[in-house]
Amino acid sequence: MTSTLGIAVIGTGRMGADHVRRIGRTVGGARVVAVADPDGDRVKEVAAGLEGASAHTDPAAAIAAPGVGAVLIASPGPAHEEALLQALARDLPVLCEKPLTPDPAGALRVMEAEQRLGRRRIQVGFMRRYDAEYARLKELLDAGGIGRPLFLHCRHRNASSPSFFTSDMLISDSVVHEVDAARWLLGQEVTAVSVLSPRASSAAPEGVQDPQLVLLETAGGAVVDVEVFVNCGFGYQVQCEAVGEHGSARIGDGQAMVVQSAGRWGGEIPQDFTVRFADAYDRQLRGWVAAVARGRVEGPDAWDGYAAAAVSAAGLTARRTGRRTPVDMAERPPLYR
Ligand SMILES: NC(=O)c1ccc[n+]([C@@H]2O[C@H](COP(=O)([O-])OP(=O)(O)OC[C@H]3O[C@@H](n4cnc5c(N)ncnc54)[C@H](O)[C@@H]3O)[C@@H](O)[C@H]2O)c1
Ligand SMILES: O[C@H]1[C@H](O)[C@@H](O)[C@H](O)[C@@H](O)[C@H]1O
Repeated sequence: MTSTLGIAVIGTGRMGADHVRRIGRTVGGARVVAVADPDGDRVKEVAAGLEGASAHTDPAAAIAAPGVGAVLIASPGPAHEEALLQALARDLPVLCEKPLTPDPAGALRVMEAEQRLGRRRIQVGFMRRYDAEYARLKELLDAGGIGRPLFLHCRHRNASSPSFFTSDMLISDSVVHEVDAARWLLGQEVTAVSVLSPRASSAAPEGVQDPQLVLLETAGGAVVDVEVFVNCGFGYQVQCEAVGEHGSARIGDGQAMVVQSAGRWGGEIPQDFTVRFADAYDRQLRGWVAAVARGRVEGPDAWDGYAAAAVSAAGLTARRTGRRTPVDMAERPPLYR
């Protein structure tokens, strides 16, 4: 007989509430048994839609609630470390939204705690790895379909940024996706970062440097450029073109349906990530639940989270100093090889 996995969801904002809906509707074998958010009204509202789930303002209480067999962390990045350490202290499997932690020091502490358990417990929510278009691009590159990759040209645009978004978060919260995608697609670590900042868009909130152009150099000699523009106004766009020695391949044009009518042609641009990456979030969650049922945790690991945080840290220095900044990366522990 298979048992249902009881999940505690920590943070019930945009992403946490979306994951709660997803677990209820599209993921079999699991249910939410506890939710936590310091915003008491919000957490009660989310719990009200769930049968038998307890609502907490203290994440530790939700993690310790009866029936919890796994933890999904969707609080803001700076709160991840504390919740991760609490989940690890109970030896629970975790799906932690990106970034694992915004800073490499926090990620190292989390990896140390996981290594003490001697087995993987953490999956990081780098959901692009579960997107069908990214998966096809990865397959093509792995098969040598366009030869040795030379460039990835990436665009990461959000219609608008939340009120709490800072200039640093364009790198540590947004470009962190491209950092992980580049490491995964190319199978190479990022070794140095440069950042160029054009005059800020007049749509950017006061004091926020938006957009930015982030350049990543990799150990295998590829160069990745990322335009990050989180107040572009027109929609959510995540594009990636790989250029290799024998060809190029591009994803993210979103041209599933092109309508021709009244002398014009065109399509739709999704307005946010919950639409563009809906299938990827589903596959990510289903994969996590299925692996946990087999006693395993798979997918992007804490090392991937750490590596992304180390690259983000170099990116923040590069932006502040205007200088190309080498990435300072620890040695990869055996658990993550
Ligand atoms: N994978 C993706 O595409 C994607 C998309 C959006 C957000 N995210 C990530 O999800 C996380 C949440 O982002 P969001 O957009 O939902 O933010 P949000 O602000 O909408 O929600 C965050 C929630 O966490 C709560 N919170 C604050 N401190 C907390 C703490 N210590 N413990 C528990 N809850 C706490 C807040 O009250 C809020 O309800 C972030 O890590 C973000 O980077 C990922
Ligand atoms: O937290 C969100 C999320 O990770 C989105 O996928 C990304 O496009 C946004 O820029 C970021 O702020």
